Amino acid sequence: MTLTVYNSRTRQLEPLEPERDSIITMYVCGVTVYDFCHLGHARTYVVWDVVRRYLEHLEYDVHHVQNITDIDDKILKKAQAENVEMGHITEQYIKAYNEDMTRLNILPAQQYPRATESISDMIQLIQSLESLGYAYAVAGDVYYAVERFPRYGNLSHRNLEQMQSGASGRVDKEAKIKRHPLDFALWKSAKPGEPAWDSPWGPGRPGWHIECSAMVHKTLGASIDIHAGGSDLIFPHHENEIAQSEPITQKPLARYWLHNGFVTVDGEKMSKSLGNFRTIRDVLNHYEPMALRLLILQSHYRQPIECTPTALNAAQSGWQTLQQGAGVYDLQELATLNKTDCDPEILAQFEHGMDADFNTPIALAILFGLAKKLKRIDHKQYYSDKTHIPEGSYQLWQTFVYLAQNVLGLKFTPPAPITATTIDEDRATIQLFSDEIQELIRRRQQARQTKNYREADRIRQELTEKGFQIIDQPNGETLIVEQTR
Ligand SMILES: Nc1ncnc2c1ncn2[C@@H]1O[C@H](COP(=O)(O)OP(=O)(O)OP(=O)(O)O)[C@@H](O)[C@H]1O
Ligand SMILES: [Zn+2]
Repeated sequence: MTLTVYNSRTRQLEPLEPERDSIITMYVCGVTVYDFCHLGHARTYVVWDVVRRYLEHLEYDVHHVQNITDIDDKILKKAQAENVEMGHITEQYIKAYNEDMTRLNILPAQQYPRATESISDMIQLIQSLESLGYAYAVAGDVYYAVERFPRYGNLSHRNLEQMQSGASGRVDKEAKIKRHPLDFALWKSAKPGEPAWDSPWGPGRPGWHIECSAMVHKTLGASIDIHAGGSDLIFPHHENEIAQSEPITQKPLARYWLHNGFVTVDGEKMSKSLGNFRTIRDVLNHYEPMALRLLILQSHYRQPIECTPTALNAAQSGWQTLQQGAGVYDLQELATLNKTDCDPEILAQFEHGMDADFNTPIALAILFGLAKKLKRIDHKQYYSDKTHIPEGSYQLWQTFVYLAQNVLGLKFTPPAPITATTIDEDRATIQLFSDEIQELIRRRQQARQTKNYREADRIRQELTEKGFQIIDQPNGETLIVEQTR
């Protein structure tokens, strides 16, 4: 089976056929940096991360670019409210964005172009549109003339009349100067005190939509394979991007337009402006990052999801099941896993699911099936003596860990090890454990000192049953690993 994707432009599932055989160019619309990211952003970027990982699993070389909108009305408003420079706000929230994404194990894009660093590209594009008659300047502002572009509305499957009647009730401050109510700003003249850049139309700043058209061209070229983002971007943002690019390049801006569904709250889009949001960092104070990632991937990316406490709790326990299946103690071994290590039949089932427009719920159902089998293996024994995993199960384990971790980005972590040297020398460490465990550790240490290895082994077994793995290291130290799951 070949990979099929749902293209918003045709509203159909289509086989993904990139322009070049082995390369896929992919542009994802990035965040406007004026606040902490919420669960809607987490969903969007986890979804496109899995798409990228799966394409890489299929051995495409993915050129992934994601912009940063660091000039915008909302940013300016926040900077004014806090009486700081705009750059102060943007740097703060870019840093926060990166921290959140790292915790969610999202692979960084190859490039993060910033709007403020691409102003000259935008000016050039606006000039080209103006010279071809697609744009007009009015007193320092420049607008796009939607009536000039007959395909305007093709992506969102609406025509100008429908859109106009939908918009007719709106009071539009710019209505008097615009030739058509749906014309949108490419360049906005500067208001006093606002950051501004010189341009042929006087000092000002770019509109939001032109930013992505210019940055796609600049980083990936005139026509790309995949353009992605949340479904709120279909109209007007992506519609406008097409209108700004295609008259100039005479090529489709993107061959495939992919959009993810919303994180909703009582059926409404979670958003900063509605005030119904929960930040990623707040959620990660209570749940493991991979539980949130799992929750997102348990629904198909185009469906809406609600991240209720019940759903988050269920995901947390689902994540524990997967962790138990992996039984991870040796991170080094995980790093070397590869698709050639996988069981071919399970791999084929997994790919069959993912090939159907990235059906992660099917992929996860396969992984949960594997986790249930693998949970029965004594992973702790395996850690100290690799022969304990039976031949057949070892490949299941490799398949499971590779698909979960490398393709779905569900990163396994070993339980935090607590190192104790000797009981007497490092009482503070031992005191981290309950009295009962401290007593067992002490008795085992005494047994070893009197060379009563049988008794020492018996106590080790008792500790193992209580969830503590005892590893005597060659240098004489003892590593105590608490089994937290
Ligand atoms: N509730 C949500 N569910 C899914 N994706 C979302 C949600 N909210 C925003 N996104 C997506 O996050 C990406 C970054 O969006 P952006 O920073 O412009 O946020 P936004 O849409 O302005 O957020 P807000 O509506 O909260 O102000 C876009 O692709 C957008 O579609
Ligand atoms: Zn964009």
